[in-house]
Amino acid sequence: MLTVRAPATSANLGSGFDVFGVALDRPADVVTVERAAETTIEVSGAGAQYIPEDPAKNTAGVVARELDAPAHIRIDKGVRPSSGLGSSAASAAAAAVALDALYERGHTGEELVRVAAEGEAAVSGEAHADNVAPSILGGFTVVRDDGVLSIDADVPLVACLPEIVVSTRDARGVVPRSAEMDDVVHTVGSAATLTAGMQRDDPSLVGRGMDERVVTPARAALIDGYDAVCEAAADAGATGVTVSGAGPALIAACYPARQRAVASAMVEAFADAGVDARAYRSSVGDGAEIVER
Ligand SMILES: Nc1ncnc2c1ncn2[C@@H]1O[C@H](COP(=O)(O)OP(=O)(O)OP(=O)(O)O)[C@@H](O)[C@H]1O
Ligand SMILES: N[C@@H](CCO)C(=O)O
Repeated sequence: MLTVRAPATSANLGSGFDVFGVALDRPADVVTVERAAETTIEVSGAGAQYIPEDPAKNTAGVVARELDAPAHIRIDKGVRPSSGLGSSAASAAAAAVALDALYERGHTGEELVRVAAEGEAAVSGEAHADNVAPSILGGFTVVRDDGVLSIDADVPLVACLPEIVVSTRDARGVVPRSAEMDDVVHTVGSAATLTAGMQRDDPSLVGRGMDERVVTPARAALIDGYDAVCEAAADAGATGVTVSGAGPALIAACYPARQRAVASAMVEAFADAGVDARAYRSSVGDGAEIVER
């Protein structure tokens, strides 16, 4: 028997749609695996009632199939589904790391990212790896078709999760199919700025690099209170705010001394818009780890 904790993640960070991701300190999924003749799944914790226990429909079950590593899998959800905080990815990441260790397969982290991305494909229709990469490798990650890059970074973040549900499938449906060249140039500038900010542990550059004009506005329209929450966060000292993953969570960057104020301002602004929310104060965190053997 073996237990792995895999963290929530924030993908895109505005300018890095389907490319950037970052591991958060918390929340996290905790997955326990035991060898078995065939895979079975039990789910408890946040939003468990919305998560299928059929292995073919659960990201962790798909990972077990991909690794040919049948197991009884217990998932304790810390990351609520359809959150924008990589809920389905956290289970896939934890299962990939746990089953690899349980069956002593010795895959590299990058290989496990590809396996876990197949779990994501089962629920969202596409094998995007921008959540599973940071959940497995930790840090700030850049995912391309030809590989994954992970950078250790130390930048304070606030993830604010409202009590709204937005499925990744729906949020991908509103992404424009094309973009103006001006907007593409702006996005490249922001992405480069954000990457430099992560490399230099510079919250100001990271925040400025979150600015993006194509995907973010389309998705912001699905989140009640979005503009007011961004404004409140900025007034409280956030250097940048954007949609986390496919939403509805928002992610903000800030200097350490402003983190508490930014978190409170975001929760209060959501409350003013009639939406309950909770904020997670985080840094750029570590990837999945074995917590018990
Ligand atoms: N182990 C799992 N954990 C969470 N959701 C799962 C799992 N397996 C399957 N699902 C399904 O995946 C969907 C949630 O995934 P979705 O990608 O919409 O949310 P998310 O992972 O929180 O968001 P994002 O990818 O934007 O950060 C739900 O339909 C849920 O039932
Ligand atoms: N890059 C993905 C992350 C959500 O899983 C998206 O924004 O749709």
